[in-house]
Amino acid sequence: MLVNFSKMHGLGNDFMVIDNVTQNVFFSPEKIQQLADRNFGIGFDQLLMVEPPYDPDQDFHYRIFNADGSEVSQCGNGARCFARFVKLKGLINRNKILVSTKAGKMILYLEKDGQVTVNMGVPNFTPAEIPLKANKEEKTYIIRADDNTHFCGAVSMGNPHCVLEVDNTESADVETIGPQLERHERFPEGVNVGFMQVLSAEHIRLRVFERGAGETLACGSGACAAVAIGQIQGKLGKDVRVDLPGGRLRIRWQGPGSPLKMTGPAEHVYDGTINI
Ligand SMILES: N[C@H](CCC[C@H](N)C(=O)O)C(=O)O
Repeated sequence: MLVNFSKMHGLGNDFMVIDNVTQNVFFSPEKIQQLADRNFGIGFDQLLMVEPPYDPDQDFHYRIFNADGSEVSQCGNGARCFARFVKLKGLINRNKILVSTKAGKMILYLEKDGQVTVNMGVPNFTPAEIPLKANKEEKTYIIRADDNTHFCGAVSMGNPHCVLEVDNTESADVETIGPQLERHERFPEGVNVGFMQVLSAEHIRLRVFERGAGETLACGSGACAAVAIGQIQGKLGKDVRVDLPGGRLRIRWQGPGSPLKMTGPAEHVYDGTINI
């Protein structure tokens, strides 16, 4: 069976994107792992499957799978690439796109300058809904892993995030701490781990060790999580530039209870066809 796909990226966080509106494709977790392999497959951090809407008030539904084959509920960089993809492929001719994922509903805007703005919804700090095992909601949690003690904020952007503040993202021990926390027993569904260096109230550097994918060049929902956590910790303002290894995102958030907005690029690299 021939399957058409597009290869895309948001600041180097790369995706295989499949139109499952005009195609009808299903991949097992094992097949996704094989396709994600950068030597033996296409190579990507996540697979995005674009589907017809589940609700009549949405334009599309889209599903997100990590490179390890796990299905997840949110992908910020993926949302921007999804919006670019459906316009590029003529699946919609509007610049405002309504889409649902397992996490809920989002509104995406294709901007005139080529950037994409995503209304990521309201950050959720309730431990049980992150999910995080904790007696009560805190601005900072103490998490013991092996012989280390970590101080991190935690939030759901539709997917779980914890964020640690570091003096310098360059020297942060992402390779050790990332896996320690990714599958820590206090995060029953795993967690994406952010390492945030605060340069000013309007500017941070960030690296993210992603659940199910490892460190990526950028993590959109991770950037949103870092700004939301940084703001409630009193370290960040309402309009923040986030510099990730792959490039810059703009995150705006008016504070608890209000929706958070992310603006950044979405690039199409090539189209391909695979025989599965
Ligand atoms: N690894 C994430 C999904 C992809 C998120 C990231 N690529 C983004 O841009 O938000 C998770 O397991 O929740």
